[in-house]
Amino acid sequence: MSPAEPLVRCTQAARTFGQGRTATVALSPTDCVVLPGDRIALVGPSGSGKSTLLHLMAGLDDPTRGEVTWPAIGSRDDLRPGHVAVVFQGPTLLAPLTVIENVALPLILDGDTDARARATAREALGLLGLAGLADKLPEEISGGQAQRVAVARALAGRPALILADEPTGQLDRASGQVVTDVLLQAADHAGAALVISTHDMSIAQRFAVCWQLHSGQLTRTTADLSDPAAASIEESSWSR
Ligand SMILES: Nc1ncnc2c1ncn2[C@@H]1O[C@H](COP(=O)(O)OP(=O)(O)OP(=O)(O)O)[C@@H](O)[C@H]1O
Repeated sequence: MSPAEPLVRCTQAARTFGQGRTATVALSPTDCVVLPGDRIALVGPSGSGKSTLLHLMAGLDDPTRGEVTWPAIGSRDDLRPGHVAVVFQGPTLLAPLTVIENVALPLILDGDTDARARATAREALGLLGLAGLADKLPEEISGGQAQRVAVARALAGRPALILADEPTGQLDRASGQVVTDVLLQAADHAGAALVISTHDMSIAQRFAVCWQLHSGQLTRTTADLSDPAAASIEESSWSR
């Protein structure tokens, strides 16, 4: 993987759901890149296209126009847990599996031996202060802990890019800040780029760069979001 190249690049990437008069333009043609080490908050009202953009960048969905590429990684078929990891909103742990089995599963599916996957999973849980939960079932831990386990699962593969889709959406404000702390620290530790979508401006403010979506239109700001008047839109740097 070449560190100098973008991890993901959207080139006039657009996504429409449905056809004809009932079609919904979820994302208008969008140019953006994520570079190694980037810290990006993706904000916008409900239905503005945040999940759509993240799913395209994760290779979970295809654009209906334009293209999404992963120049530093390869083709979409090359995407592995060690490249791009996705953290979703809400409960995503598999109920019959213990915490450590949940974290180890993507590694095993990617070809790791059970023993190696467990060792890596234990390390990831330890990093997030969750070692004590390893043998618990998802029903035995809190929502905030489950979200941190989901972060551990995403990070266990040492991804170059973490895409987190409203990972704090179902948490109270304090737990949301803790999960954000964990994501930022874990991204630092792994040397990963992090893109997080959120409705919470107190979370968005902690990121160096903010992408704003309105009705599928992306703009990029870097100013202090607590002062909307000071927000500067840097159209010229969209495609970097
Ligand atoms: N599978 C789908 N089929 C039809 N329409 C969809 C589908 N997925 C998303 N949409 C529509 O696309 C638009 C963007 O949705 P998206 O989920 O990307 O928004 P969002 O900003 O992530 O919203 P939220 O903050 O509520 O999660 C919305 O109008 C939504 O209804």
